[in-house]
Parts: sequence; structure tokens; C-alpha cells
Amino acid sequence: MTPHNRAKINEIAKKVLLPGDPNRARFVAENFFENPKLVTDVRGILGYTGKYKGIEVSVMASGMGGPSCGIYSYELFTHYDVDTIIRIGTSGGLQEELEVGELVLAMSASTDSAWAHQYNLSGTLSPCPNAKLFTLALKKAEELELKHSAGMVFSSDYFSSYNALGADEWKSWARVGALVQDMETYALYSTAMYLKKRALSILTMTDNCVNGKSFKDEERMEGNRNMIKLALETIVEDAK
Ligand SMILES: O=P(O)(O)O[C@H]1O[C@H](CO)[C@@H](O)[C@H]1O
Ligand SMILES: O=c1cc[nH]c(=O)[nH]1
Repeated sequence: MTPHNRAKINEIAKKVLLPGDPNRARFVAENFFENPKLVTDVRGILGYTGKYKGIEVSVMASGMGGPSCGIYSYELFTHYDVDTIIRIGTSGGLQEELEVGELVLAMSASTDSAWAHQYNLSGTLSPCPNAKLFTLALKKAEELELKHSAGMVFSSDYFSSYNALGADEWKSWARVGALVQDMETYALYSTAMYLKKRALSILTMTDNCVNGKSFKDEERMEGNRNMIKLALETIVEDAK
């Protein structure tokens, strides 16, 4: 147990899916897992463990933002000895060609956050995913014919659709090639790299900042099925 997680050590699998939203964690458990068991609900952050195609997997919410994701992923990696975390998040599109529902595999993460200051580096940290997980996910996305892109993700402390920096804040990041904006990938990748663990972030593009196209409210949960399937199939491939 930790201050933020009531699961016993052996109640969390070594492979964890990490959405921001607790309801998405429940959706994964109820729709994709065999025999899901609720193992934590501290602060309403739901965590479940079950099986997918015979492999033990957990799904747990991270909450929103780098600091929240940083706490949960740090505890999973260190206290629960988790070896692999795959974030399954939503994101704001920064390139016009990205379609609503398209998947983005985060090849690297940039940020406006002070997250990496804790490492006391003399330069800029550019964290990336685990190469094997990234390669397996890319191959699987092609095999399953899921619409997807791979590239740099901008992880911000601010929500892409509105913040005090103004409606154009995302444009400079779009100009240097960021595909989408989320809030957690940078903290997750940094934490995994610092702890010598494995992470990957797969994002569904839900709201395109360029053309304003987005999921309808009733599509916001079901629209994540491809991302969830890809994350779970990547775990299956990784176990072979
Ligand atoms: O859907 P999740 O995984 O929460 O991810 C995105 O959605 C939230 C903002 O609406 C932020 O957490 C952002 O990163
Ligand atoms: O950062 C985010 C995440 C989801 N949707 C957005 O519009 N922005």
C-alpha cells in the first residue's frame, strides 16, 4: 500500500495500462478483462487487475497532469515493481491531417513543465518510449489496420482547448512538428527512464485544435476501443 494506492503488492500486475480517467479504467476492466477485480479506489482513482488473453494485466487511472501521473507511475514502478506502463490517453490534435479517433504513438515527448528540474540536469531532457514496446505497437497498429501516426507529443501543464496563454498557444508546438498535445506523457516517460523501467504512450486524437473537429460527447468512451486494443495486443506481443 502507498498513500495513494490501497492494493496489496501482489494485487497489481507487472504490466499496467494507465488512462487519465478513472471511468476509462473501469471501461477497460469491464469490456476487455477476464475476471477483473477492483484493487484500489483511493481518491476515486480506480485500479483493476484481470487477464487479457491469459496474461495478467492491471489498469489504473493516473488523474490529469504530469504531477499526478508522476506520482502514480513512480509508485507503480517502485512500490509494486511494475515493469511496463502503457498510457492510454486522449489528446488535442496539433496537425490538420489528424482525424478524430486516430491513434498517435508517442515517439518522444516535449514539455512546458518543470518536471525534469528534479533531475538536476545541465541541459534539456527529451524522454522517449521503450524502443521494443514502441516498435511492437507500431507493427501491431499496421497489422490491425488501425489509423495511426507516430511522432513527437507535446505534454503541457495546460489544457489545449483553453488556458490563459490564449487560443494560439499550441501553434508554436505545431510548427516544430508536435502531433498532439496531452498532459502526462513527458512525466511518464521521464519517470520510466529515470527508474530504468519501460513505458509507452498511445493517444487517441479526440479534439483537433486546427479544425475544431472532435468526438461527440457520446463517443468519448467507445472511441477509445482501438487504443485500448492496441495497448493490450502490444502487451501480448511483448510476452511472446
Ligand atoms: O484522457 P486523459 O488520459 O486524461 O488525457 C488527456 O485528457 C485530460 C484533459 O482533458 C488530460 O489528462 C489529457 O492529457
Ligand atoms: O490535452 C488535451 C487532451 C485531450 N483533449 C484535448 O483537447 N487536449
